[in-house]
Amino acid sequence: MASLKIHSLKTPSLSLSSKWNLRSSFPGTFPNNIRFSRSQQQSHRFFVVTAAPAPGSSSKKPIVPAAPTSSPSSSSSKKPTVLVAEKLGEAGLALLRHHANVDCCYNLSPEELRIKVAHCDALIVRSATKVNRTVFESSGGRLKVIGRAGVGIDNVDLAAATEHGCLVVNAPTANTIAAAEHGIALLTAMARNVAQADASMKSGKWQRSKNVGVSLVGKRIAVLGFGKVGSEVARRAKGLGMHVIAHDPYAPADLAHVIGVELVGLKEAIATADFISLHMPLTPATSKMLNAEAFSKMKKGVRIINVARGGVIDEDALWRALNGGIVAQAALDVFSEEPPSKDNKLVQHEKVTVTPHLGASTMEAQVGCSIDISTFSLFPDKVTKRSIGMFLQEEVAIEIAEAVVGALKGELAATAVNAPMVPAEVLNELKPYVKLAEKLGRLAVQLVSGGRGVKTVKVSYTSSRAELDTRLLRAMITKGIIEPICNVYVNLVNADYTAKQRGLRIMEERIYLDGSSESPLESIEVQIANVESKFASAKSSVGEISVKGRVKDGIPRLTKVGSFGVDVSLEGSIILCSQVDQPGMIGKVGSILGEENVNVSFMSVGRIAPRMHAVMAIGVDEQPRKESLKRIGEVPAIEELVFLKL
Ligand SMILES: NC(=O)C1=CN([C@@H]2O[C@H](COP(=O)(O)OP(=O)(O)OC[C@H]3O[C@@H](n4cnc5c(N)ncnc54)[C@H](O)[C@@H]3O)[C@@H](O)[C@H]2O)C=CC1
Ligand SMILES: O=C(O)C(=O)COP(=O)(O)O
Repeated sequence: MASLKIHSLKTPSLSLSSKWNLRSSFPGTFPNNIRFSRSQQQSHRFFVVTAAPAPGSSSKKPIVPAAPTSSPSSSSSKKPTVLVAEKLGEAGLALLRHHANVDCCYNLSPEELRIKVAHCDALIVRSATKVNRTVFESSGGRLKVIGRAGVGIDNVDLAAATEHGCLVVNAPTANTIAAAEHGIALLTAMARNVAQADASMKSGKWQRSKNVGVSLVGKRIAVLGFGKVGSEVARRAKGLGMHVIAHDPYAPADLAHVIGVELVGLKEAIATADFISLHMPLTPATSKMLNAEAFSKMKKGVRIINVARGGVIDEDALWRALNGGIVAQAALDVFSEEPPSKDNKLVQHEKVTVTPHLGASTMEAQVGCSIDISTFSLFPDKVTKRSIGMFLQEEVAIEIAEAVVGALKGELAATAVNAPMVPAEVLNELKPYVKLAEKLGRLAVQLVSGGRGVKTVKVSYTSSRAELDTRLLRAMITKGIIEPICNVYVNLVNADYTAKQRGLRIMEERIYLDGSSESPLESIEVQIANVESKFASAKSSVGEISVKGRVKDGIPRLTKVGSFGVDVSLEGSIILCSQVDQPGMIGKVGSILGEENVNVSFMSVGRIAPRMHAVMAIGVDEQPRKESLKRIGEVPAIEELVFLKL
């Protein structure tokens, strides 16, 4: 008989549940004029999953404390702490307070922020707070969610967040209209010298001829970045009688078509426009996109509006273009450094109209209101589902609080920036497979006893679906494999990064099945190559540890260990025994467990041929004592035995 080794590993669990309804969860919290329009009305809302460690898994920081029960006044010490570092609307704060200890602390210095984050589970910022690598390092692993109460996340170091397993969520829709309206406000104010005339009158002058403006009707405006804000600017510019063109390499042509905008290349956009309005994010690719070369190709007398980010313009080049007569005027809401210095030469330039990053700052965007679109006459025949969503303004504070609380509860976090986003309906369907994936990873790694370390994992997905998004599944297999062997917390955010860091290569393979594609997956198989196993029968014919499972009636099940077919539910814990197949084995093992007061939930025997080698999988509710397992191992036909905690 092979020597008996008993292995037991304590593991965290994955928690998933459906999205909660804010208003019904917190009756009376929100004024009736606040609508949760996106979550209730848009079928295409995206969610991501974050996983919560099980209570008591002390080696990993529990980022998701138990959700409050019925009473919001339950012990504050059990609540997570959310640091709100910039001003946030009251309704958002009220929502946060139901779930967290909320620490509103504005105008923190970088040093103060670093000290504070060590005591916080989540941090909410707007555009003024720089959430750089040192912030994550200072948090000591506690910070698990960054909420950006707005769109642009260029003030958050996403790579550092991902490396630290910190989910970044933003509020991508609530300030769209505000930003678009501010773009139009700057366009019209600049064209008619409103700011200059106002300043001149206030200094006691009456200068009419000096402030003659230009008309907009019939002029060509190039919208660079045809996303949420850009497309709303385009609609409004069309309403002003302008000829609108747009450049955006990733924009959907159908939206441009619906609005009546022509999508053109960058060269054409900047060479032919009378006005250029910027609406792209600040990324390495868009940084200083309007530089000296770009200005040199523009039409003489062009006017520039920037409500996006200061960094998309080379500000020195703009200053020279203004002085050289290429650019007639500029209207800037954003600057590469905010606030800019008092003597900033663009701020002081007489041809430049400036505002202090006011794009998102309307009562409606920040404090919230609802708009009755039946009174809205703008393009009534062309209002798309997307634009309806825009007009129903959800305030930024609610949008971000909802996302942060969701992420902290370990449920579904909306609007993740550094994790794969999966449509809600796809996620619902994948839930049991996500659980299966994690459990198979956890099982497989517990079967490893040595060798050259877990370096290569092959995952085979058998499915009859042509399209299968495996990112969630891969992340959960990675979680299942890494967490039992390393002291790290793995979630959807950092799974790929953590695997790479540890030299773990996950190779994925799709096996196409003919037949009905009703369920997304027929089975998942996880194989670990080049390792020794503490349970030799778990090795397949090619020498890899192999476990396979499927979902039946919504429950994940183990269907194969090595070459042996079994069928056990992946719940509780499992004892795997390899044995010589003979009568009475189930009874013998079952009665030992019964005598030891261990409840058996199921048993399944897989064998190659009658009376040959077989594998018995026994599901148990309680962890058996070492002595109980020893007694099973002493049954003469049992060759090896392993206890696996799921
Ligand atoms: N001034 C303010 O207070 C506010 C500023 N913003 C800024 O406005 C910008 C746009 O915001 P949203 O429309 O909500 O974002 P969005 O993500 O909906 O749209 C951005 C668009 O830019 C496009 N894009 C990316 N790279 C590009 C490139 N190289 N050339 C042309 N287009 C490119 C994308 O395809 C996308 O369609 C962001 O920079 C955001 O931070 C947003 C709200 C308020
Ligand atoms: O949402 C954005 O991208 C903005 O620029 C708005 O910034 P704010 O939240 O007003 O500091």
